[in-house]
Amino acid sequence: MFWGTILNPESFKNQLAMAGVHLSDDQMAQFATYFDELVTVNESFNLTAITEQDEVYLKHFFDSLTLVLNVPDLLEGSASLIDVGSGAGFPALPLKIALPNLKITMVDSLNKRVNFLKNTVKKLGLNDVQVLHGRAEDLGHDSKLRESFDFATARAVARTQVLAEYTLPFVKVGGEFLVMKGSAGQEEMNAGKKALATLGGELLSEKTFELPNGDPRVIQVVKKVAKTPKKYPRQAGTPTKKPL
Ligand SMILES: C[S@@+](CC[C@H](N)C(=O)[O-])C[C@H]1O[C@@H](n2cnc3c(N)ncnc32)[C@H](O)[C@@H]1O
Repeated sequence: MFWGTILNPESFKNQLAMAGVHLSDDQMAQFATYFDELVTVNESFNLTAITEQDEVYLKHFFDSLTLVLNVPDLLEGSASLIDVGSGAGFPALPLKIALPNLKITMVDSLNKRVNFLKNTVKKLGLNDVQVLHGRAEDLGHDSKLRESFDFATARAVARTQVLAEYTLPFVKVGGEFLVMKGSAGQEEMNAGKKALATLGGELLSEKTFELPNGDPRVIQVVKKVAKTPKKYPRQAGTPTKKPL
C-alpha cells in the first residue's frame, strides 16, 4: 500500500507498464488531450468534481484501466463493450485509448454529457465508438443493442442490484457484466444475487485490490448464462424504485 501516492502522467505510465499494459507516446498524448478537454469543458458544466491532474490520472484514468489489469479477456481480439452511464467517459474512454481494438458503446441519459463524449471521441481520433443518448431501461429493449455485447460495465451509476437490470439485457449469452466497486462491493453483490439470477447472470469471479493510493476496489465478473426475460429492463425509473 502506498498512502499518499500521486499519479502524474509519468508514474501512471510506469504503474501500468509494471502491470503489463504498455502505452505508446501517442496513447499518452491522447490521455493528455482527454485531460485538457475534461477540465476545460468542466468549467462550463459539471462533468467531474476531480480536476487536479494527479487525481484525474489516478481516480479516473488508472481506476478505469483496473478493468484491463483484472479482466485479461478484454485484451483478446476486438471485443465489444457497452458502458452504461458513461458520464464524462469512465471507464469506456480510457479503455478505448489503451485497447484501440475494443468496440465501445457509451450510453448516458444526459444530453450535455453525450455531446461532450461525441466531441472528445472526435478530438481523440477514435474509431469504432458509438455514443448513445438515452436511458438504459429504454435502450435495453432496442433489438440492435439487446444481447449483442461481449461485455457490459458501469462505474458509479447505481448499486449492483439495480445495475444488473441496466446492464445484463445488453450482454450476449456467454458474455460478461464487469462490476466495478469500492468497499461496499461485496455487500452489494450479496444483495444483488437474486437480481442476477432473474436476469440470467451468475457471479463467476471476484478480485479485491487497492489503487496505488490505497483506496479499496473490487471487480466482479458476472457471466451471462441465460437470456434475460423480455420484460426486463422494466420501465425507466422502476429498477431504482423497486429493485429486483
Ligand atoms: C455519477 S455519474 C458516473 C459517470 C461515470 N461512469 C464515472 O464513473 O465517472 C452517473 C452517470 O450515469 C448516468 N445515468 C444514471 N442513470 C442512468 C440510466 N438509467 N441510463 C443511462 N444513464 C444513466 C447519469 O446521467 C450520469 O452521467
